[in-house]
Amino acid sequence: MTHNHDPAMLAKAETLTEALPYLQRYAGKTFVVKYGGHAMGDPEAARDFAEDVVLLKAVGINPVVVHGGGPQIGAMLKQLGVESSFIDGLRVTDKVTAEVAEMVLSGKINKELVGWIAAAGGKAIGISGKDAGLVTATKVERTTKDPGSNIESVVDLGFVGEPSEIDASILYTLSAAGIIPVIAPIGVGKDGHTYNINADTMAGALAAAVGASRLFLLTDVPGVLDKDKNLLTDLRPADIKQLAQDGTISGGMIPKLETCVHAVEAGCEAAVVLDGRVPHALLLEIFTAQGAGTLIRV
Ligand SMILES: Nc1ncnc2c1ncn2[C@@H]1O[C@H](COP(=O)(O)OP(=O)(O)O)[C@@H](O)[C@H]1O
Ligand SMILES: CC(=O)N[C@@H](CCC(=O)OP(=O)(O)O)C(=O)O
Repeated sequence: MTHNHDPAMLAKAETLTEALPYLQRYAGKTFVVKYGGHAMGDPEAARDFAEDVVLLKAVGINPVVVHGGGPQIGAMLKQLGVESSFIDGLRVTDKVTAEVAEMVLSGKINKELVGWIAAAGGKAIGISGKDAGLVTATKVERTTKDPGSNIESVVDLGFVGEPSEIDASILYTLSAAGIIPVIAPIGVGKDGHTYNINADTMAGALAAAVGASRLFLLTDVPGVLDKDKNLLTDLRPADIKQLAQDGTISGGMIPKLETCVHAVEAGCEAAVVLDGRVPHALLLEIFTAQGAGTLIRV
């Protein structure tokens, strides 16, 4: 009998044994994974992402996928000649913009992701917050103060919503049936209107509602960077407050980290901001010792 001491083969076996403690620790847990519109740029990345999600399900983890699509909504609005603007990272959403956002998110991106998961050998069902009463949205209220004055004025963002009630039963039903839920960040109000919800906010609210042990936010940067562009690997809520105050974080990173803080304060063990453009970033983060990206915990 011959023994195989081929170093390449041994390295493969080591990768698998390195994953063993994580496989044991995470079996049966729920992970909410948010796939940002910037991260899903190329089809190769989407294919890798879908494979990772299917692998999680295959090893007994319950992934719940929430996707974004900001750049894709922007491109469609441009094609249609509709102007778009953002306030505090949120898209001002009139009636036409809400219709386009729902078409792109629920119609295009959601089904594309479901298709990639099917191609990777998994079963997914694509829904939005509207389905089975998953997310009831209420209108986001924002106020601003004019520079140099203390007078607050109301900013009308239109049909921008935030989740106010969540009935997660459909997610448990799907997960228990071996199906991966893929969720578009759209909700319906008690008024019957369609609301456009920031995808990070949606993912954080769902992570809290299902008692997820991990929230992963896949974006287009290696994680949270300091002023010298070095990766910050570990952050606590107090550090994030400081980074926001001293201007280290700005733009879309502010709502993203607010979401992480809410999720960990609601009982999620950890939230991770990581680079969705890196092939198999999710697997490397979950199943290897070095991890990737920025880990946020209380
Ligand atoms: N300190 C920081 N570290 C990393 N990214 C930052 C930081 N401050 C601001 N950003 C910005 O946040 C962006 C990620 O947020 P966003 O554009 O909303 O991503 P997504 O579409 O994936 O949700 C990055 O592309 C970067 O431009
Ligand atoms: C209210 C609001 O801003 N909604 C977002 C929803 C999509 C999203 O959040 O996508 P990303 O994660 O790719 O940025 C929008 O219209 O762009």
